[in-house]
Amino acid sequence: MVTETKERRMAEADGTDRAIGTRGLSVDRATVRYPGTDASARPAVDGASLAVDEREIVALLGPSGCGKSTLLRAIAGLEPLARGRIAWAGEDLAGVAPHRRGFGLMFQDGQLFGHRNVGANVAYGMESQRMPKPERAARVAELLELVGLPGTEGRRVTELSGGERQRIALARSLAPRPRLLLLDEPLSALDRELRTRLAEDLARLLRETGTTAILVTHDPEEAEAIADRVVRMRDGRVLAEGSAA
Ligand SMILES: Nc1ncnc2c1ncn2[C@@H]1O[C@H](COP(=O)(O)OP(=O)(O)OP(=O)(O)O)[C@@H](O)[C@H]1O
Repeated sequence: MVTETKERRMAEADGTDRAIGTRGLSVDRATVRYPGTDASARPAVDGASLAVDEREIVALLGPSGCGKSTLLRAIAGLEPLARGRIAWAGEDLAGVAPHRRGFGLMFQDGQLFGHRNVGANVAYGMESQRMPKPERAARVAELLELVGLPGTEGRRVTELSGGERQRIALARSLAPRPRLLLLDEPLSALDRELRTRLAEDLARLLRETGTTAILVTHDPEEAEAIADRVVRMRDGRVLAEGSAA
């Protein structure tokens, strides 16, 4: 289709230009190919370009299998690039280990630690930051308040509902003050009603905390409810960009 080709060309030019910036995240023509896949097949991420400004919330929207999660994992440092460049504030992140990037991650199923109580789960990301214990406890309390579950430090995570678990997972990922929060379908496991409510809370929380974030979703309503800008992906590439409104 003529319009699609034109749209793609414009989006790519746009992405490439924006990626030169020295603030926030820039992904410049990134390609990720999973080991063992046919060399002649299209890579999971195929020359994707994307720029996210500081404090901006961007939704990555697209059909199943288009490469959203893979791009997010590459940004986190969990998948190596075959080609291209990912940088934060102009600094190339190639060779920077995932835990040294200062990025937070949150997944669909929360992945809470079953053997830790709520407080210890929220404290987890701060343990490597050598924060004094009282300060850490205060930060845990602050985060639990923020996600609407104050005073639940001592509760077992196995006793939480699905929605409560995702709130705790969000508190845990926000606690170390990540410079970029990567959210992979954080609400997909929840039922419709709860998802709508949590989407509103998530949008408010990210703004209140001034968090820069990328949200992966296949739900256009969720993307618009949470993000400042919606970026579409297809066949491993970033397509047109536009404001959520
Ligand atoms: N570990 C893996 N090894 C090989 N191929 C993979 C692996 N993970 C994903 N893929 C393939 O890479 C492509 C992109 O997958 P990815 O999970 O990034 O897409 P997605 O847009 O996040 O999809 P979904 O919305 O279904 O999660 C798909 O073709 C998928 O089959």
